[in-house]
Amino acid sequence: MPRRRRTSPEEHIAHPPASRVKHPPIPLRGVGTGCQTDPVTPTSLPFTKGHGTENDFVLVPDPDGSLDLAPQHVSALADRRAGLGGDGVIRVVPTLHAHEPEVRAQADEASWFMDYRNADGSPAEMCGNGTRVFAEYLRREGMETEAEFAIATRAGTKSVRAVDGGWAVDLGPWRVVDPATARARGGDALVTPYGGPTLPGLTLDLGNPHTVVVLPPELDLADLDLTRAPRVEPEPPHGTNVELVRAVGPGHIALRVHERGVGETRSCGTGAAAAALAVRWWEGIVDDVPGDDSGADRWTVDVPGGRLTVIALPGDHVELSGPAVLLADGTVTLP
Ligand SMILES: N[C@@H](CCC[C@H](N)C(=O)O)C(=O)O
Repeated sequence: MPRRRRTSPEEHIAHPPASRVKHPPIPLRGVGTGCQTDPVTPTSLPFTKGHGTENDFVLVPDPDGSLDLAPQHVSALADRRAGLGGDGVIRVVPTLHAHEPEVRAQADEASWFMDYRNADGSPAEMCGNGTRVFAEYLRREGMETEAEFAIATRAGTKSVRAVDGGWAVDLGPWRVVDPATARARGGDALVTPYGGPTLPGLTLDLGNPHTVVVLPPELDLADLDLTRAPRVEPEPPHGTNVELVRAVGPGHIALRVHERGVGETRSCGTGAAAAALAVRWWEGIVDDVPGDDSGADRWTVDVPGGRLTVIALPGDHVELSGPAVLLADGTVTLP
């Protein structure tokens, strides 16, 4: 089959594919830094709703970087009663039109920036499930035509590739934030789920922050109350996502997650990777064994919304794979 050429963001704006022209154009105005126009907030927005293992998102195209999505607009879109509903909102914008210079610097590698915001309006560096849904959207819209390409994020450029049943994303380098303390004390934080016991936690940086806790045998995932954020001490400076993990078998875990800026969600991709890496670290597997397929470096992670696969790659990279679903397209009127 002949390979389709990737359309550049500029071409895409000039010649949008058929599935995009149904949406009314976003109003344009003026010239601003990092975007072709001064940011404006239109009242009527085209959107696509999608999810990855039931971590759900509202995607909003912004082909010329003119869209000003204030926190209150994000939380209005994400509202599950008065809005479309979602754990996050993703602005789909050409990397060249990103506001942040460190994102614009990724433009040579990645044409499109995943501008991710949590449901409360706060920006996040990364979203693992979001990258797969973003990739699926770019492919469907003809904005990327190859089976493998790169996406710009606040946590650097991530490469994605189409796989059976979804997408795999190289989440890039990860690290245990304070290995010395964690090694000495069995963890670097104390985590107390609401109404539950205090347990040792391990803080990892996957581009965004995570604190992972493994439940003792007497506690089930279903016993936890995640209607409030677990208390984490010391509290990380920019907050954290908390993963509560249950061992299922070798290379197999299950988790529930309380996300920063959202609350409990049905899945978290970077959280699944953090959880697998934390368990692996606690098990003493710190070195990668290239070519080793014994199972130690491949993890099945069950989340309330489905199943994800995490593979610890050589060079402290980690790959996440799982499904990506685009559910609905439409136009929404912002209050
Ligand atoms: N659900 C996402 C993570 C979204 C961002 C997170 N809430 C944060 O603030 O860091 C994922 O799939 O990784």
